[in-house]
Amino acid sequence: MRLIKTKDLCVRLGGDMVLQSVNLFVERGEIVTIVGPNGSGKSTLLRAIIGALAPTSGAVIRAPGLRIGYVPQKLHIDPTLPLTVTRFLGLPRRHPAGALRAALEQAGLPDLRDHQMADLSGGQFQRVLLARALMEKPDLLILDEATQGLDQPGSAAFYRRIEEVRQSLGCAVLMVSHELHVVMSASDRVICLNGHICCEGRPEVVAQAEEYRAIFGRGTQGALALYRHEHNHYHDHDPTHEAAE
Ligand SMILES: Nc1ncnc2c1ncn2[C@@H]1O[C@H](COP(=O)(O)OP(=O)(O)OP(=O)(O)O)[C@@H](O)[C@H]1O
Repeated sequence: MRLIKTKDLCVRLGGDMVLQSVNLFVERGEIVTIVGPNGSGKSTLLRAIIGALAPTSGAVIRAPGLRIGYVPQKLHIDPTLPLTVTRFLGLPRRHPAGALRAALEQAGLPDLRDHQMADLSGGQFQRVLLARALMEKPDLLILDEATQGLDQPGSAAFYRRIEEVRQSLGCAVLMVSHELHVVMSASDRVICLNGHICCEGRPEVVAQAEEYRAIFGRGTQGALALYRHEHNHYHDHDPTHEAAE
């Protein structure tokens, strides 16, 4: 069953067409990863999907009653602001203590309810954001580069937790990540975005994905080229086009 679908989604920001005719869908229980260079519209796409941004044209179609949990790329909380984990998790509405404990546990944290948000480590902070996204028992969990700033073991542990959450809640996951070496093995599908969808496919091991490297560069020693790449169009800016096709 499709939880969410975008239909010819276009978003213009500040005079630029940031997203052009994006058509994607997420099915119940699957993990879909969006990859793309900086500024390719990944966060914009997620913001349009959660309804924080209105499409310029096209549509986002959600299954009736769909519950979405969203973990943002960054959240700045002024360190001088006294804000406990309990109060943070109670925004915008309060939950019973048992539900808070359960969400923290699901996010892989001990009971940090009385801690100040400002005192948490980077990894703990991200997991509190995850706990908050899990509070409403989402059908679809959306993560926007949720491991930014975490070290490699921290981010690998975070993605393992996401996989566990997916299995225990049965939710689908739509995420943006640059850490393909970590996430590719856990993704059912990968969508490559560069203003439009360049290509998508399963994360099968393809050591020589020339098309992908033409967009993302060759500095990844193959770690980023882990999925089947199906180009059906030409990139004007793609100097290696002939070699890639
Ligand atoms: N509010 C805005 N007004 C004008 N332009 C914007 C606005 N928000 C984003 N943009 C522009 O839209 C483009 C896409 O931004 P977006 O944050 O979606 O990219 P991204 O793929 O998530 O990038 P990154 O990987 O760096 O996080 C960028 O060129 C950005 O400057």
